[in-house]
Amino acid sequence: MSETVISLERVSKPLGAIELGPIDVKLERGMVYAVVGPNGSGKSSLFKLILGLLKPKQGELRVFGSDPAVQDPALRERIGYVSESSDVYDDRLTGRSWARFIQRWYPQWNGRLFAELVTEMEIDLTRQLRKMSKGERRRFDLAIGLAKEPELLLLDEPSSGLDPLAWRHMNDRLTRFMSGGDRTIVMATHIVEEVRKLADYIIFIHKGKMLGIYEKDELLAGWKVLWVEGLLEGKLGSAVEQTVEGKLTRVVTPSPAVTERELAEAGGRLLRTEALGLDDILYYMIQKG
Ligand SMILES: Nc1ncnc2c1ncn2[C@@H]1O[C@H](COP(=O)(O)OP(=O)(O)OP(=O)(O)O)[C@@H](O)[C@H]1O
Repeated sequence: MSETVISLERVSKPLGAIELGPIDVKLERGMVYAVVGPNGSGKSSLFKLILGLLKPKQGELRVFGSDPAVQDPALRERIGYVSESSDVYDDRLTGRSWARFIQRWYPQWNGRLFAELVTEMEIDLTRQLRKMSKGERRRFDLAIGLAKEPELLLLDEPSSGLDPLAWRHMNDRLTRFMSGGDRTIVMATHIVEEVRKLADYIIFIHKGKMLGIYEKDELLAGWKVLWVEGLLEGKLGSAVEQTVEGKLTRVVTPSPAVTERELAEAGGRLLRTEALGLDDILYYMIQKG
């Protein structure tokens, strides 16, 4: 039976020019959720709410059934967070000193896994954190996040600063992290490949508003571009965009089966169908409101 790990009921929080929410959503154990949205749409702020670093103005937020704003250590040790910008209070510490310090707060710390990650991702633990390159620091933060073996892992732009090799290691490790079926990842990302490889669900957010939560395969299979011969008279009802490109008409649709029926009724000839990328899907969703 599915178990809710994070629940937001009518949660809202003013953020300067925009208001985050009201958001209603329940996230289940064993799933990977990708939070996708343009810059400034409120992804990091959503993480801060889940971590209890920000308090909702309204609504009820629960993580493992508790209010994260209470900052209960028993709740904190169940959650790992890899932020977008590294925020260790003393970055003159070496990687090794920081790892020694942090592991005291996480009873399920996996030293063997940490050592493997350090070797695999070529992290120099003798280096001060502030002297690590951006990529090395990112790899270090990810290694720390994974070695905590949290039940819930929050990743803010996990691939930012990673080269392709480190990115592959990270993806493999995150897949392994999820293999037991009892952990949950929520990650903010712009990277389509990352979503394709890892996510089960996609949460779209724009200007603080949640546009929806979608099962990944259904979403990616749903949105299509249909290339049609010649011009069409009038717009097909289910199309979100219909443009003429040379001798063809390009039709974007979230419901290809319906659009194909409409096209047949209009006497149009379908030449080919293409999948739509995540960025494009987000763009059209924002257009549709
Ligand atoms: N504590 C705060 N007080 C006021 N405004 C805030 C606060 N934190 C964030 N904001 C504003 O809220 C908006 C959302 O910011 P947030 O960092 O959550 O977005 P994001 O989706 O993570 O963006 P990015 O993709 O650029 O990282 C931005 O306009 C930001 O300036």
